[in-house]
Amino acid sequence: MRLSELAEALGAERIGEVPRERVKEVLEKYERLGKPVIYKVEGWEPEVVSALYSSREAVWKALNAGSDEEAYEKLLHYKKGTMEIVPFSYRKVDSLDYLPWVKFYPEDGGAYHTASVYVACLDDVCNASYHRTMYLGPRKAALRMVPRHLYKMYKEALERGEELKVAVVIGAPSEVEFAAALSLPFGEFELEVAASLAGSLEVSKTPLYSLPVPARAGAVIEGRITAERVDEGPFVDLLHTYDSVRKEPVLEVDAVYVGEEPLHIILPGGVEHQFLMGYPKEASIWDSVRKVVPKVHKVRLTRGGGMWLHAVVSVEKNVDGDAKNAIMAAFAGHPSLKHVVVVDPDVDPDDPYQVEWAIATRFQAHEDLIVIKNARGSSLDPSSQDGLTSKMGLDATAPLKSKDKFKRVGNI
Ligand SMILES: C/C(=C\C(=O)O)CCOP(=O)(O)O
Ligand SMILES: [Mn+2]
Repeated sequence: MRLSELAEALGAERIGEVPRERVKEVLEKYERLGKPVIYKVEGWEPEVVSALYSSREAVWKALNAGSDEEAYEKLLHYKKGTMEIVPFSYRKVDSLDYLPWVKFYPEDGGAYHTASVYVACLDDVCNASYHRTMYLGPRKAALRMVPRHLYKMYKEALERGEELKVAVVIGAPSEVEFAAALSLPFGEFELEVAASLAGSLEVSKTPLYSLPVPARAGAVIEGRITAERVDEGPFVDLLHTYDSVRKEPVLEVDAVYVGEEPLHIILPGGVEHQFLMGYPKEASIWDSVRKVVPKVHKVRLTRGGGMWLHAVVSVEKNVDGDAKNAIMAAFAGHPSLKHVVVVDPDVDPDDPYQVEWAIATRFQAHEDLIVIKNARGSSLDPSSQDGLTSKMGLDATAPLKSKDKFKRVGNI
């Protein structure tokens, strides 16, 4: 769905101009309200939308689904959809300076674009993935590149003595934004998955490098990722800590275009950021756990864990050992997961009090705790050491044979 269309369907509020230094505060407000906001950053022409995916219902709408199960199924069992090639209809502008760049937190390394989806093709493989983009000048930016698909293509290009040509899309249709957040196998093109989520997707080839991009987005930047590396960061990530400064590659910009759609700015560490990154992982945990227990009721990656490190899963058991298997399956479903609590169906993972109550009344550390030392941790976790972490699973389910003793009475 085009972002303007989605924003309207979600009852977006249009608020006029926002001074650059107030953007963070405004985005926080609209995320709290759970409602998209359309605005201009004072001094810049393009319209911006934010707080789009700030509720579970908004995520369903973005994925054309009516429930978590339906949305999870869509993300898990995509087919390659049809990409309909249409002429490139964006308007060329002078430079990156046409776009508003926002510095969100005082110690951020610079002003950023956060919803920037990089499309690259090398040989017959195309890829689309998120990389935050830090402004360096009218024709120069830096991007954070974790060692995944784009990095693999970049390394390959450099080994051939080439730079990696990319098209950076800001304000892409919602299905593209979610598809770009998936961890697909290398070689599967996220735009084809987006086409499947959407039914079909209009795609245009960029003028300079003929890279496939959604036909309707806020902006498209054509450029090359070069061998030059610069300091990128600090930058507040999903966990609301400053991600460290790293030497990251430079994007040399060759052309900037704008479309009819608004740009998208995602508040770092905000609800929208957490949903975009975390929701596909909920789907993956759900899929993994449902293979080892009779029924998974709910999977929730929780807010305090950045929708990345902490999960609560409610399950039905056949035998008591099922909950321990559910813990292992949850870790398999999301390799960055650090702590997981498994609860019975009468405990709502959306209610932190109920979850705590289950730990208080149904959990004994000497027999219900699983600790795994020195596993691969999330690069975002400042407490992990050399990328290694301890993982912990809590079986907070009641023993099957003595249900009555563990019945919750009244409201917590
Ligand atoms: C979700 C990530 C970054 C962000 O959105 O801030 C990437 C973290 O990846 P790990 O595999 O957990 O290191
Ligand atoms: Mn990929």
